[in-house]
Amino acid sequence: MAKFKKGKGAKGARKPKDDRTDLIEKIDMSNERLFAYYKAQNIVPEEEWDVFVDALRQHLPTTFRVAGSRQVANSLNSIIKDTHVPSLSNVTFEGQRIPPPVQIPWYPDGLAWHFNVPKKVLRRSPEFKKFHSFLVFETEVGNISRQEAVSMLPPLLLEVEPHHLAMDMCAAPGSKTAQILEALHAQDTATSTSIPSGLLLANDSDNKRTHLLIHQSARLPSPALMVTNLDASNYPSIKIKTPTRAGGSRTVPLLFDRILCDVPCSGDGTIRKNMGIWKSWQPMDGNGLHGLQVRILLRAMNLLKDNGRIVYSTCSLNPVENEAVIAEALAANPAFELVDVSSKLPELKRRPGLSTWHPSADRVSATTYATYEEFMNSSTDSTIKAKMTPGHWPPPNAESLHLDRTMRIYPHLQDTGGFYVAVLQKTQKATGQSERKREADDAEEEPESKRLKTDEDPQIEDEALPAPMDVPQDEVKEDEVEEPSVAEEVDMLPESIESETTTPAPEVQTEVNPEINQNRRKKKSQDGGGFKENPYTFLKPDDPILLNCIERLHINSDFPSSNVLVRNPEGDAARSLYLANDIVKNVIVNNNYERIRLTAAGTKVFAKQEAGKGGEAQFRVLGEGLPVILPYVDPATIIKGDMVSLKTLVESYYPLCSNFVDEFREAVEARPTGSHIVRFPLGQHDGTNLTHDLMLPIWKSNVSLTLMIDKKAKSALSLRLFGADITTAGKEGRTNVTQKAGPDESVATAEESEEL
Ligand SMILES: C[S@@+](CC[C@H](N)C(=O)[O-])C[C@H]1O[C@@H](n2cnc3c(N)ncnc32)[C@H](O)[C@@H]1O
Repeated sequence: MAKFKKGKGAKGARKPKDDRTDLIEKIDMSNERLFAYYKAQNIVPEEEWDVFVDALRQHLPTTFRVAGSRQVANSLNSIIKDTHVPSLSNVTFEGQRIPPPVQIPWYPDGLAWHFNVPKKVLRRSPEFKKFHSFLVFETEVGNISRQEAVSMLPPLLLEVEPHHLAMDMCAAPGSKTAQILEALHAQDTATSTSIPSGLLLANDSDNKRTHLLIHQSARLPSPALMVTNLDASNYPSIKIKTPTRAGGSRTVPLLFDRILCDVPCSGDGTIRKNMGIWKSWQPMDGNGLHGLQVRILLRAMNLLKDNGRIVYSTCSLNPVENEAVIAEALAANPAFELVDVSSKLPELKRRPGLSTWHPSADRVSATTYATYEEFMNSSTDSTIKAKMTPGHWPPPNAESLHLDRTMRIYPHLQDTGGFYVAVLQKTQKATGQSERKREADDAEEEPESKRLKTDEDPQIEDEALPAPMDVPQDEVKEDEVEEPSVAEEVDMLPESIESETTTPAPEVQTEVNPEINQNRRKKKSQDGGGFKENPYTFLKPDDPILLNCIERLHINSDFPSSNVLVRNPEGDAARSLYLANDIVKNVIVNNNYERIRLTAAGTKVFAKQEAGKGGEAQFRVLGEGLPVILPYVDPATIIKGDMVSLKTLVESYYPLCSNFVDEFREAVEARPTGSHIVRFPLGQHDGTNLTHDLMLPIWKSNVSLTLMIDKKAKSALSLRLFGADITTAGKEGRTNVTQKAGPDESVATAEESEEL
């Protein structure tokens, strides 16, 4: 077995480009079962094999995406292009020229970047150190998303528009959710958030991870976002009310225009980052996940509108988790076809999906089987036999399914991870054909014991004829829409993997197979199905606290006051006020929040602020809520700021009003204590260039002012505007630039866990 060693590598291996040699040297980057399995699948031509394996052994470059609304992203991208890249273009370190970051050629508008710089350079080169601080702070505030390049693909191919009802079935930790949100918010400006008519329902079955998802998506506050915590393969029907022509309303199931199924997978495409996979990989990993992957995709198909689109993706190279899932779902749903996306993202190098593959179910040798029958006749292991289904193999009509329209991304094509994406469209050709009949037909074709679980799922059968929301349809009576019990989280851990948990952990266990590790964690951390979140309650538009916020901030009558909600059953405006759009409100008021395990909805706009001694508590606008309410605020009431005053506000926590330049001081002194908005106009001021107006919330107390954005946002702003972190925390060195971006890295998967 070849071992990777500095200077004398394994066959086909060469010295890694970075300084992770400490880890890389210890890892045996070889796994004969993996090599034999993928050779048998012919995933790359024979002459490319060595280059492919060599790429698997190289450290993955760092990639990131400039996130947020289009205008903000473009202006931050200009800072990278015009300031950082030039300053990083002539860096040499220990006699070697270090290449600057470059734009990923296929990503729209050049908003994604990659660079491959050893950590010691990031730590020690002053130019890269500065760039690194910039990246860390902008990541903290959500302007940059550290994301594997290939993981950026599915949302691009989903083609979400602001009016779409979209669902992200397996969403945590949320890097793709953020991209979908950005697409929903395509009409946002640099200073204000639009309220899209569409919806993003982001779901994950792991409760802990839904909170990570909520944290990530708070970086693009959206009244159109909801988060649920359910098993996607058994997702319940959500009810909404829709108007009738007669002027009344009726209840119909919520169906979607766009659904992302970024399903749990064995994750072998992340082997460049998760090197433990070298040791642990075996074919039953993928075999064990296939059933769940099919059930999630089938559920998505049932929740889709006619002409709607599903993107199915994995970070696995295994056809059993990819083409086999698509083939099985297409066989069950002839209303769907694969979309030819070969002309999309023309600069992306890709390979067509496979039409044939040879599953293996052997943990020791690497035998593969051309057909299910061949496997059943040769295997003597009844446990493994029970786990394999005909659906693991290519169907007889594989060629006619156009599986070549799906895309495989291999690490050696453009120095990325491995990935698989399929785009499916629900065509009109099958509209009117009974889905119930189709399900029955499929069931007849397959042996009883091998039927898909969804065939036995009464809830899905009841929805065999889903009613598209925008097409006139019969009213669905309240009691006709099933109320299943809260979905139990399925135990999708294949037994073969489960049994490994009792064996001693390998040296690099924490990096082994992200999904599988996560499932192991889940077994321990499940909360037994109990749902502990508080419900959302809408305030009456004449709620005195809401009216007070509206009056103090000079919000006009177009503001959707009836869409303001609080998070308690009493409807008590005690702490925070949220804003939801109409469709989110529709879902909340027409569904039992526990049944849909509603974990988050809308975006926080106002929060209670305790006043100083003797003062009365007031509600203030939040930094993240400001862009949402701004379109409704009387512009004449917004205070005009200047860069010298901004610098004062950034430099200290509570600068005295008397410390500000005259014009600004007079403007704030004329205001009552409480929450106010300041506009710093675009243009060149005192050596600082603002490419768009900057709107910030402040709090005025009797003698001082406070900039009401959090510490990290303040540091990021400071770096962006003044080229250094001049905040109190920054000067005291308390905002450590090497800290991790997420709040809870312990639940992060391979795709998201690496530090910048
Ligand atoms: C590949 S990760 C998703 C990554 C995410 N889309 C992103 O880009 O940040 C798969 C997710 O599926 C979740 N998951 C696993 N089984 C699930 C199920 N039955 N229903 C819903 N989510 C599930 C896992 O908790 C995990 O967060």
